[in-house]
Amino acid sequence: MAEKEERLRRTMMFVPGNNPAMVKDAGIYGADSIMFDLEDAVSMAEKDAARVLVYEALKTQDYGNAELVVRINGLDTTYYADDVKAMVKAGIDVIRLPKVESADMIQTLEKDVVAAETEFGIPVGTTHLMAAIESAKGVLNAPAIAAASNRMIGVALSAEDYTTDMKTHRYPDGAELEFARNMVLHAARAAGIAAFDTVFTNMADPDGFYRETRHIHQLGFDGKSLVNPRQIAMVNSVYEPTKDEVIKAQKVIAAIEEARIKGSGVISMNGQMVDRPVVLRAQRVMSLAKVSNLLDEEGNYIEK
Ligand SMILES: CC(C)(COP(=O)(O)OP(=O)(O)OC[C@H]1O[C@@H](n2cnc3c(N)ncnc32)[C@H](O)[C@@H]1OP(=O)(O)O)[C@@H](O)C(=O)NCCC(=O)NCCSC(=O)C[C@@](O)(CC(=O)O)C(=O)O
Ligand SMILES: [Mg+2]
Repeated sequence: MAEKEERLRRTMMFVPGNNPAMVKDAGIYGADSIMFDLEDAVSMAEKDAARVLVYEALKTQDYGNAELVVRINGLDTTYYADDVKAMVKAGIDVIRLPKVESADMIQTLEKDVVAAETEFGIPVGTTHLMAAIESAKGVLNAPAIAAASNRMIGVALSAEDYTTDMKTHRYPDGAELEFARNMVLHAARAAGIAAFDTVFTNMADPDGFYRETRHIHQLGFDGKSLVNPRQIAMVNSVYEPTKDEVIKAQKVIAAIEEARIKGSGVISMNGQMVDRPVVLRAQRVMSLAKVSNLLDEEGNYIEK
């Protein structure tokens, strides 16, 4: 049986919720996920106005196929309850809770989301959740957080707050993030959800951004949180499969199908064993190739 095609989440772009022009145009850049921010990009004085602006945009703007996410204010703030209600009522796809340190925090959010879905006549279970992990405590509890609810679609590392909590700051080689990256990634994989790497905030250092993106791609992250539309193309280029990878993936899928018809789940292809994990990797390559517009209608690689 064919595996269910996974949703690609290479790029999750923060859009300050208090900026009408950015909120309105957020859909034109091609981010896989658009994340409206009601938290740290928005000053206290603008919290209510930002919530109204994002609510209206969700009701009236067409953001195409992008997944729509909102980063609400934290559980310990006076804005949290209004944020949850307004975003659920607007029909947001995913609520991202910042500064998550325990599974209890996700369970509290889930309870409040259920109440809002019920109040606004939205089918219970519609609104998905994700957690931003921004502290040592959050990193150590990442496995429980990732598994806290079956509404969870992902966990994200938030390195700006995390490095502050760790009494360090961000360095070009990223050594200060390796433990947290591996914890968040393993927590996500163990729970069967997506893992998002952190934002890279130095717009003047595209080489550093490229190096970091290659590194987190190698580790296995699904993608990154972004702060600027110029970062989208670079992430996509790192995640785009090469021609050789696409052709090999096609051969693997064809070969395993042939083996399946003959009643076998494992075959040898050019001396290399091909079994289920190899096939799953090949299917992921093909998903990425499709979304990267590398395939024609027959599914063949398009020469550039
Ligand atoms: C960085 C910069 C100021 C650069 O400005 P610049 O002016 O140089 O940008 P340009 O490239 O010149 O813009 C060209 C065109 O794109 C438009 N445009 C730009 N950015 C856009 C965008 N984001 N969305 C839609 N549109 C956009 C712009 O309007 C213009 O449109 P137009 O005039 O029509 O040509 C700007 O990007 C920006 O404000 N970014 C968002 C910052 C933000 O949200 N921070 C909070 C989240 S992090 C955090 O909180 C830490 C964290 O919590 C994270 C975690 O948890 O993961 C942790 O702890 O780590
Ligand atoms: Mg933060």
